[in-house]
Amino acid sequence: MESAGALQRWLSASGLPQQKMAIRRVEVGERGLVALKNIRKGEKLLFVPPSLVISPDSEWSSSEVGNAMRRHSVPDWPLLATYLISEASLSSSSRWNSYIAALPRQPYSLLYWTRSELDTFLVASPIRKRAIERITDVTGTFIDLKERIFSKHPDLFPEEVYNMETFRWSFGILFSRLVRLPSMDGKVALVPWADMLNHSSEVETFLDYDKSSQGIVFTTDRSYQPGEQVFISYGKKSNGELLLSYGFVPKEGTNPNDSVELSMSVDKSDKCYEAKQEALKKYGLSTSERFPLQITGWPLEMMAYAYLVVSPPNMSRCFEEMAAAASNKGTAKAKLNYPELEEQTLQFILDCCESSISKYNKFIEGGATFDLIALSAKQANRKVLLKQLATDLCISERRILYRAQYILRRRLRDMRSGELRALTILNGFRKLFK
Ligand SMILES: C[S@@+](CC[C@H](N)C(=O)[O-])C[C@H]1O[C@@H](n2cnc3c(N)ncnc32)[C@H](O)[C@@H]1O
Repeated sequence: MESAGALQRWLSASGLPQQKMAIRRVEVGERGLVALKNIRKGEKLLFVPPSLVISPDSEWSSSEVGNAMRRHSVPDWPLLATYLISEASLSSSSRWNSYIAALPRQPYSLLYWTRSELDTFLVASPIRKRAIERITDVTGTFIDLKERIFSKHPDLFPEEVYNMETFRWSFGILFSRLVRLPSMDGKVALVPWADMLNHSSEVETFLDYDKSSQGIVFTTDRSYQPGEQVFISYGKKSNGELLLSYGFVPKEGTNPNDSVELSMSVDKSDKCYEAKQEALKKYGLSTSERFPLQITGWPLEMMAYAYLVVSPPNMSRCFEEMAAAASNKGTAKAKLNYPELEEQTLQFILDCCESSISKYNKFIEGGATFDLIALSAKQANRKVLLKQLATDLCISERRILYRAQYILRRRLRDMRSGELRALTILNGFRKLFK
């Protein structure tokens, strides 16, 4: 909070207009922006001038380092990650000193979870795989920069400053604070002050450049009273994606954009494995895919993929259209109708859901124990916090799977009782004719 006060003073002195909000300690998100006055719905707030924004075009305090980076035409994200480290290493000689001093030292995100923590706490969740992919990407990006640029100019990029640890920090900051500005053709930027706003799934407003006031603004979509925390939306993200990039999980049932990925695959022992693989490949898919389930249902693409998985050899003429529909490239979605496969397909999706639910149950109802006695107080606190975050995530993901399970079971029951009725009637006719 102390560094946040210094940030507020520096921003005012550097041209940030007077604000209707101030940085405060808050219940949701630790620090946040709180209304100082009544704020109406539809009001524009912030007006952060472009001179106070960090973007890929920002001037480097060390021009030599900036020139070396420009010569190698580095993409936006690694460029900004290097920029942050370079400016942070210059302390008070950097114009961003007050901003950087107020940034979290360890941004909350899955980038900071060790492989064993991911394996222990997120064993049931598909977000574990996404976190591992992201950590691998960040590590790969650092190694690439090191080989191509840093190692060629050790005087400009000393290893004590530019290393995996500092890159993990700067990427953590980017994942949790970088915004894309739609009115500037999607330009990415760090917007000091605006990045003190926390996320709420109950609002839809987001940061953007406003041509008329020539500043970064957002327009409130609800009113606020003095003392209330003001929120924006970080986008339509699932709880897993929020944990991945921002390190928090919203309260159960409050995120209308929540979803969980369901894995399904073509069985290797399937007589048509090769034909199905070929059809899928043609549309950019593989024999193992993940589809997002929401509390409101599942995508048509998933249904098409499941049809393909259960299809018998005599339906091989339909493999291509199923694969096309599963890839969202199909033109004939409305025709996705295979009554002869319906029951088996729903049963297959139900089996996938139930196998996933049992993994969640195992974790939530017992798994992931750790020996608190063997840990220091700090380590023990960390484990307890991570386990709580993982449990919150798993409960919200399992809730979506439970809903799908309920719908699938009901549909299958109706279908089977319908079939049974039809069979009874048929048997009745048979008896009559006998
Ligand atoms: C853009 S920053 C917002 C300012 C941040 N609270 C701070 O103190 O620097 C994003 C970070 O704020 C926190 N955050 C944002 N929205 C949150 C929420 N709804 N619940 C819990 N934490 C939240 C997370 O730690 C996230 O990584």
